[in-house]
Amino acid sequence: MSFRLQPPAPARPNRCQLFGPGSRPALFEKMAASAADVINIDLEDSVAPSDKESARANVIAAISGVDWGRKTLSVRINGLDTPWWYRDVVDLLEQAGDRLDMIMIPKVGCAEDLYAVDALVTAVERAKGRKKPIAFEVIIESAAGISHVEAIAAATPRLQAMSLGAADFAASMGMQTTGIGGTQENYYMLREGARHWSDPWHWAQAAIVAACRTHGILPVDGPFGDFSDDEGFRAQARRSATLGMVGKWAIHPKQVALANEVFTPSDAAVAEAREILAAMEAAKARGEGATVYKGRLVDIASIKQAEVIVKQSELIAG
Ligand SMILES: CC(=O)SCCNC(=O)CCNC(=O)[C@H](O)C(C)(C)COP(=O)(O)OP(=O)(O)OC[C@H]1O[C@@H](n2cnc3c(N)ncnc32)[C@H](O)[C@@H]1OP(=O)(O)O
Ligand SMILES: O=CC(=O)O
Ligand SMILES: [Mg+2]
Repeated sequence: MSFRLQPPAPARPNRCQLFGPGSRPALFEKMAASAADVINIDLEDSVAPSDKESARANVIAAISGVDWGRKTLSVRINGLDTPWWYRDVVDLLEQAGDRLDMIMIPKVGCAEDLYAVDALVTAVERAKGRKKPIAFEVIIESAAGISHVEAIAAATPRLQAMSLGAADFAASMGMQTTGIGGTQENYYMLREGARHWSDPWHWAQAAIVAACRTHGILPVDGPFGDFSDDEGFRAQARRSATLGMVGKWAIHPKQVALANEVFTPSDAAVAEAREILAAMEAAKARGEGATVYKGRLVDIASIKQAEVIVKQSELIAG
């Protein structure tokens, strides 16, 4: 371990981020009533260019007009390659009120993208005397974004979360698929005539988790497009959770319960983690740094592993 300790990520539940288009205000109350920890109202790719202005107005009205409870409330602005993003930022910051917690910046390609948005946000906050600083979350969904992921993670203290956006990422990388996340039919190894499917998202996810953990940011898995495939969603989410991601997007309400299920440590996992902590307390009392639990080694590193699970469960329990 470096002498610089790993900073903790924001201590808030982020198991599921439910998305809905800003152009469908009829969905807002339903989103607010859902069991998602984070709400993402979209101004970007689920909103047609002709609806950008009206969607922005809908969202600004809904931020103070809808009871969002204790959810983290985030709005996805348009990308920096569009004519809409600066007006999204200025109008949201000037008109939306303090209930807005975060803005999500899509298609971030380098740290300077965040510097630019931070400069604009900071100026509006100062001009308006805004009390609560707006947090940022970003989507890594381009070749440039994944190439510069560590610098992006370090770019601004406003940054709280980083998601992998499988759809735009696949397009930017030139991947031969129209599937959004999950198993890709042609990504397999062949052994003795049998196909074994591998995970094309794994390396990008691992890079995101490492960048996030280095800088105290929440790593999140993005969309799984086939909302008819619950088992496919679960399998993708379980891989993400195992890699260290804290949650996953829902692009349909039926995915919320699936994400909450996977990213909430099970009672059995929490009980085992507590038993490991107790076993290590007993070992410490005996002057030992390592001991045997259920026939396997546990040592001081096992305390940190067990604490990850116990802390996750305590955070969710509130
Ligand atoms: C690649 C990316 O960028 S992903 C992020 C951007 N994309 C998005 O935000 C898309 C979010 N999802 C949606 O827009 C919609 O869920 C769609 C288009 C996928 C499907 O919409 P629908 O055809 O209306 O879905 P469906 O008929 O199955 O809806 C079932 C119920 O859930 C509601 N519902 C649908 N989507 C949502 C949502 N995102 N949030 C809350 N409730 C919703 C419907 O209103 C309906 O409610 P009802 O039973 O009271 O009538
Ligand atoms: O924005 C999300 C994506 O998958 O693209
Ligand atoms: Mg995208």
